[in-house]
Amino acid sequence: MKTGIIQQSLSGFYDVLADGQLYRTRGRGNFRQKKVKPVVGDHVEFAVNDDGTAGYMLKILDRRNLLVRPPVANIDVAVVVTAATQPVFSPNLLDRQLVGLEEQGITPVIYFSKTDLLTAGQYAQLREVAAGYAKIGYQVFCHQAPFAADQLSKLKGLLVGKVVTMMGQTGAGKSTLLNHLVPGLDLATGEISQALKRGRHTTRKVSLLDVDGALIADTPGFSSYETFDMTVEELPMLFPEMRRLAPECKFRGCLHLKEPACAVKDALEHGIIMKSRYDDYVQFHDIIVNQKPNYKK
Ligand SMILES: Nc1nc2c(ncn2[C@@H]2O[C@H](COP(=O)(O)OP(=O)(O)OP(=O)(O)O)[C@@H](O)[C@H]2O)c(=O)[nH]1
Ligand SMILES: [Zn+2]
Repeated sequence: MKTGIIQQSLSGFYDVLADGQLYRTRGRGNFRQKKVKPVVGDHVEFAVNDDGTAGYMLKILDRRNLLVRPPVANIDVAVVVTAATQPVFSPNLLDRQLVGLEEQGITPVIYFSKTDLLTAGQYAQLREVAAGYAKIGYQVFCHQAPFAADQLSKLKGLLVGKVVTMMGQTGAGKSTLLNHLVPGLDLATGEISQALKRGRHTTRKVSLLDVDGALIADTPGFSSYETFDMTVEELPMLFPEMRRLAPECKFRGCLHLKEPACAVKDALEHGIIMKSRYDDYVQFHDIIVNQKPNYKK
């Protein structure tokens, strides 16, 4: 028996990466968790025949996280491709994505695209925002030439040994970034990509591409920005800058709203944490409260 990661699935077979080698395992037969559908990124146990070839998949190990679109499990890093313009940059949308990823235990990397379309003044402003996110602890890519070789190699360096997915709004530049990372991949971008989507009836199967030691999903992902399924107590834990300050608040379980002697509000007043982040926190808090009318605070 061996353990490995599913790299792609093909009608009943699963290609599993184990000890640097690919094994084509069978999904049916002895597979015991019939109700669980194996997905790319799953850590699985599989049988090995006497001649060294792969046999049946035996077991899916517990998942750390699971994305639905595209279906990938155990993601380490999501590159949040964020257009600096076209569509107009929304810190609120970025914060929604970051909170969603924090909740799933996925490390976000913020990658600004379309910075080449900004005026010098707009770019300077965006750099300030980027610095704010970097101060929180996020890796941020904000360069006037978004796909410059040094940016791409720095990104690749961060992703070595990780299971990675690209995320972001429609038109953000996910496919463009993937094409830059994986020359020869040739994903359709822009209008072509839209046209393909309209004409597409079956979902393409996702697979993990080995990009210089990183396993990157070849289908960009989407996450829902509307639903917040965490509790109001969990929410401030998903803002790293608040999570760090919380122990200094007077009250344990401080929600940093109206409580006295709150270290987060103090940091806000002193410009130590970003106002846009705090405002988004309050907005998300209100959304959660309104989603759960019976929820007792
Ligand atoms: N000038 C400029 N154009 C870009 C950049 N990134 C993407 N684009 C263009 O923006 C359009 C959308 O890019 P895509 O890569 O298709 O965006 P996507 O996020 O994959 O979009 P969907 O497939 O709709 O989700 C294309 O026409 C790209 O050529 C960039 O950094 N600068
Ligand atoms: Zn507080």
